[in-house]
Amino acid sequence: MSRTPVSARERSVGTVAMRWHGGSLELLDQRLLPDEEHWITLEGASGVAQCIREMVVRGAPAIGISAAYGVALAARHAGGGDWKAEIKQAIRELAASRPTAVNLFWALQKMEQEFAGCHSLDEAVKRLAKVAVQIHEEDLAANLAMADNALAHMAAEKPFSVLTHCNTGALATGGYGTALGVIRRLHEKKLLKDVFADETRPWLQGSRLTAWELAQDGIPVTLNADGAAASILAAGNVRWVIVGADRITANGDVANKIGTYSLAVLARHHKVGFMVVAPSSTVDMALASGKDIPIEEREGTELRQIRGVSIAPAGAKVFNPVFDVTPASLIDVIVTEKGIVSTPNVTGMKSLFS
Ligand SMILES: CSC[C@H]1O[C@H](OP(=O)(O)O)[C@H](O)[C@@H]1O
Repeated sequence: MSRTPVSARERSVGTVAMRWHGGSLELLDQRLLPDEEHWITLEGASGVAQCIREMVVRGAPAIGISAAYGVALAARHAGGGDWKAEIKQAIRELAASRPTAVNLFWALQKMEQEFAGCHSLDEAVKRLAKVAVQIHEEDLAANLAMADNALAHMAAEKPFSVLTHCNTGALATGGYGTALGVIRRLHEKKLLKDVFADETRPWLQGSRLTAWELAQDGIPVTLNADGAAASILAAGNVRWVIVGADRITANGDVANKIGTYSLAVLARHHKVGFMVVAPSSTVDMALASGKDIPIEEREGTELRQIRGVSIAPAGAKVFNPVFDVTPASLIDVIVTEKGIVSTPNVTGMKSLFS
């Protein structure tokens, strides 16, 4: 996998996590941010699956979009023998990359449905590339619509402060962002006083990615330790906690980055609004509740080291679930591009997703 430095001009069009070139996909290596901006060029599904697994690209929608491009690359570079078997294998490899974000499986299902209608390799190359681009473009459009829906719901007239967790911006999506898209829109409308960004241990999506994205856009951001969120909410300066999601079940339970559940408990205790912002590709109506969501556990080195520097004994036992489940009862509103679900429950979810 080669690396191409990003040019100043390309960066000027706004933060993006990926660039599609038809025969190749470039991914911004998010493991190296904020210090280095390097792009990795992929020409096959195996490389894309590895980049998802190793979090070169991460974020529920971005994972789904990248996987869709991975399937399109599998067709584009198929050997011409049993091309159908090659594409099916590509889908299997991509599906095995990470378990929690349902966007991955939603995108692969759309690609599989399109593939089923292809009767020649040439047709598959054209149709799969078209659907992958469509998935990308629809995600960006969804983010812009969610920002509108969230601001309409908040109906704010004066600037206020928010707190967010992990990274839910352009780096995690097809562009603009989910929760961070709402924050971008609040800033655009001059309704944003400050953004408290949890550093989000152990992978540091907040300090490395969210603080970087907001600085790129000149949006005020205050980085805080995860453990400081309680005192920040207790001080009464935050009106909303706004987060993303990796999977939302039929009753409104939400899987999101580890630490989200404790934020929801704190928000309810301190009477601060708790908003989840996610496109409908994150909704999994096939699962009745959050207890059914597969929670990814990652390597212990993610807690024992930072960039190869030990911060714990080499043999320390580690428990590293990278998502948790927030019950619907602690969520004030779920914002999607199709509309909002206030005090989410089965009935409310069915009203939008039946
Ligand atoms: C809009 S991104 C959704 C979600 O994805 C992140 O997880 P990860 O960085 O491990 O892929 C985080 O949970 C975000 O809230």
